[in-house]
Amino acid sequence: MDTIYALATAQGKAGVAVVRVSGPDAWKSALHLCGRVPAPRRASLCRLTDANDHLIDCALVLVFEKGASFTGEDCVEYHLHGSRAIVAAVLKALADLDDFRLAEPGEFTRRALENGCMDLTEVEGLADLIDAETEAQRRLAVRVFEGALGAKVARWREQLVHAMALLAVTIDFSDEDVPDDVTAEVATLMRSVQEDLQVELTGISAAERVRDGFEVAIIGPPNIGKSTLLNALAGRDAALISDIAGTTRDVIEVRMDLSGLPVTFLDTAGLRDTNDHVETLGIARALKRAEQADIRVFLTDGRVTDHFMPEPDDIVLRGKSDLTGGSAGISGKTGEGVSELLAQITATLQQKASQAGVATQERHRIAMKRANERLEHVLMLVEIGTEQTELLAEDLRQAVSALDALVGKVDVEDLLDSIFKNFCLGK
Ligand SMILES: Nc1nc2c(ncn2[C@@H]2O[C@H](COP(=O)(O)OP(=O)(O)OP(=O)(O)O)[C@@H](O)[C@H]2O)c(=O)[nH]1
Repeated sequence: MDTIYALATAQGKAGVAVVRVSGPDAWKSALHLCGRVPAPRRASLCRLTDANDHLIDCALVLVFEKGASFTGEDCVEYHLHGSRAIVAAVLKALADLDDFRLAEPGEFTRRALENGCMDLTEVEGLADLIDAETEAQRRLAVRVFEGALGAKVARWREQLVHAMALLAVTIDFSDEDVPDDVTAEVATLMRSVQEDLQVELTGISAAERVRDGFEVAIIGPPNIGKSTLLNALAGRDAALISDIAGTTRDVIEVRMDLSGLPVTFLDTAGLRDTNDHVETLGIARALKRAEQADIRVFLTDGRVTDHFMPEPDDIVLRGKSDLTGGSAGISGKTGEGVSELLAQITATLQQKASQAGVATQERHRIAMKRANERLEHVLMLVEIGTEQTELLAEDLRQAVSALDALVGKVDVEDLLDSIFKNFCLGK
């Protein structure tokens, strides 16, 4: 097994740069660079020297023992002064050691997974945590990272295994005095797991939105002030404004952080019937994106339109309220109604985000659905009063294997490459 190393902090000049080393010979690197292996788990100030005994840097060195480190292997962290030259010199010194090589992206975490220090959901949580840009994303990711989904899966799995044990007794003793009929108890266990699974399954869409961002589409007839409103929301000139109807033809996106929620506002082509081919394409695209958005803000001039039917969370406002007056209006030009609109959107999205559980990915959805289907099948068999307990046991085995795949115990080899390729170097 190679010993791997990499810069764990971002490239470039900084106050501190951390180089991480993990693997069987990790401590040997300390011997070469510091002339000694400092006591584990203690921050030690060391003089780092190269092969010719020239001073590279004075650094804080942290040594971790196998079994008590992030990767599960012997590890050393060098907290260097963050200059490019120091980092380059330390990496070179490490490269010169036998059986040392630069880590692949995500390789430290991969070793942590392989050594059982993390399960697959925690790995995904860690990736999301590092990617988190807003407070809501951080909160969601940190829960997954600390093992909240893994813990839930362990509870479900325990109940399924208990049900399997009950059935096993029935099967093993089928020729003898069978204990009481266990199917009722099995069904109760199944229902309880199923209820939990349903809650998590429902929450995945919300969790995905928190991860990937919500979308709010601004729609309405041409020239009503959509682009002006987008610019007012963004606080900059993101969209082109003119008094020529049909100015916006493609969807313009502005990403914002609304009280910790990642939100993309979409400015869309004005909705009208037109003979202009390009504008018609723009309108079709506008309608499609608006349909997929979480909220549509419809600016109206008071006329009824057959282009749009509001849904419960949608917001309908009269545009250019400074000219038209009256209530339920907004003006991107004067700013009237803009903060109220933002408050309403934030409240609606916060409500949606609150439905997020700890399952956050399409992969989780697929595994949980598979488990759920097997449980439904068990309940169906129990309902019709089957005496073939082997069938029930087989369903349960498959449900357990779906849950095992969820936390990465089985069937994951091909998955790992795709998960780890998104990691940064040094993680
Ligand atoms: N008085 C007033 N004028 C506005 C307001 N909002 C926009 N305008 C003006 O109305 C014209 C059209 O504004 P846009 O923001 O480009 O309208 P739009 O709905 O994006 O137009 P399309 O791209 O054609 O769909 C411009 O001349 C703006 O300056 C407003 O709130 N009050």
